[in-house]
Amino acid sequence: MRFYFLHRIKMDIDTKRHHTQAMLDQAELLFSETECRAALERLAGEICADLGGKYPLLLPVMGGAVVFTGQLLPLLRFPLDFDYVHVSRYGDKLEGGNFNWLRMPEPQNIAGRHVVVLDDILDEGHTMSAIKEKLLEMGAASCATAVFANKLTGKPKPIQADYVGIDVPNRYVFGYGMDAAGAWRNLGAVYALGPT
Ligand SMILES: O=P(O)(O)OC[C@H]1O[C@H](OP(=O)(O)OP(=O)(O)O)[C@H](O)[C@@H]1O
Ligand SMILES: Nc1nc2[nH]cnc2c(=O)[nH]1
Repeated sequence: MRFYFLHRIKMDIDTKRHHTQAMLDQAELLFSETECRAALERLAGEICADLGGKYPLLLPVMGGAVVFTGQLLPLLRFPLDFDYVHVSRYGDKLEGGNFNWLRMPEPQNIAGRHVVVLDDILDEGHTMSAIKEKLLEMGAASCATAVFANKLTGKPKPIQADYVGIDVPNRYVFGYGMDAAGAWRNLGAVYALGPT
């Protein structure tokens, strides 16, 4: 019985690995690693120029912001503090739903601070807008927003990011921290999902 279950789990994981690889094989490369690096360096320069003297508190939105944040932090050569927000409204799905608030910093760590929220992508803008609203309610002195990718949805958004790395077309994109059905956050380039 035990052997049957282990065998079954291995088959499921093998199937998932094949599907995940097929997603990348059928995807379209939008921004190469070199292009992502150039966008990141430009964005980092803008943040340094604007916020370098403000001792800001950086707040990545987990988990999508993990690559953007990890690559950006060493380029910010000024004093800063670091904490994180964890919220999700897509999960493994291609369309957003209700917010699942998993973590916000303590209000006493926000009050009076110049906060910079970092996220992988601004799509419809609901996530960033809700986070900014909460942080200002918690007493942040200011709240700047930085996203690696801004999706050109062609529709009005409740918020525009102050700092943007790349503009992406109105397609489901992944890589550079952004997931495809939960996978491929580890890619250093940005892809658009192919036909499913
Ligand atoms: O502008 P919006 O339409 O609100 O979408 C943007 C949000 O969607 C993704 O998060 P997701 O909910 O997928 O969680 P994740 O960080 O775990 O990927 C992404 O990381 C942003 O936080
Ligand atoms: N991975 C990923 N997450 C998103 N969240 C909102 N839009 C997107 C998208 O295009 N890709």
